Amino acid sequence: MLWIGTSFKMTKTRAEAAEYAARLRYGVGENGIPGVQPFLIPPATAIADVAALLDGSPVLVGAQNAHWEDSGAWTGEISVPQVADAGADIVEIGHSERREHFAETDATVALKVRATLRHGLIPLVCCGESAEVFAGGGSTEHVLAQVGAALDGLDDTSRVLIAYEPVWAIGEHGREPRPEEIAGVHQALRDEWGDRVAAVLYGGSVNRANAEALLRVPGVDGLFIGRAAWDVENLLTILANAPTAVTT
Ligand SMILES: O=C[C@H](O)COP(=O)(O)O
Repeated sequence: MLWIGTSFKMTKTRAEAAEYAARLRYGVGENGIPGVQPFLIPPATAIADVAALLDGSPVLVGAQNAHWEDSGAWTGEISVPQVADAGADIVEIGHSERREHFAETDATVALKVRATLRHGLIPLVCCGESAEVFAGGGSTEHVLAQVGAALDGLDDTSRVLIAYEPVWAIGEHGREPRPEEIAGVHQALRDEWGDRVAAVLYGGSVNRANAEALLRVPGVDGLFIGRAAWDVENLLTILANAPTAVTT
């Protein structure tokens, strides 16, 4: 199964997210795309609207973050039961933007993975090295350490999604990777975790032009897309072309 989806990050109003979700539902169709699991991760304000619009469709809905405690005096936070109540199936954890700007650490990532699994949701665990680590040749070691910290000690990680998102490739300051630049980390993730997790996705400057080549990298089981997918037609094109990309 190829997992392909987007996070809106801090973009889109509720109305914009709803319009997007409705178009995505129509474009994906009620039976979906064979071999592809689409997902959409809106801002927290739009989870309930988007989940209602996609209810019964093949598209899964996620939250961009959730706290590890179920409830309590954690002003500004939202718990896993709360995002589940809003209709989320997936919880994104440890994105590099949260690690950089919101003090997310390997320890908090591990707590959030456990909370997500405890409540029956799907953790989407993000990992990825900085430009400095990449330049120094330490990418694989860094990423395996991050994933190990997030998942080691868990009996069952079969519902977990890993997203390898090199920091140097993400966002408007990132650059598109050449497939061979991400191949080593993906091979290592497949060797170490391939039998124990649901899928390993690639994310960072994915777009309509490079999606198929990135999907063909061994060890890539899907794509986690930011900017390019905020136009729903781009995501629909990438979803539609994905099955052929991996069979040709
Ligand atoms: O969550 C998605 C990733 O951070 C990738 O973002 P991007 O496709 O805009 O580089």
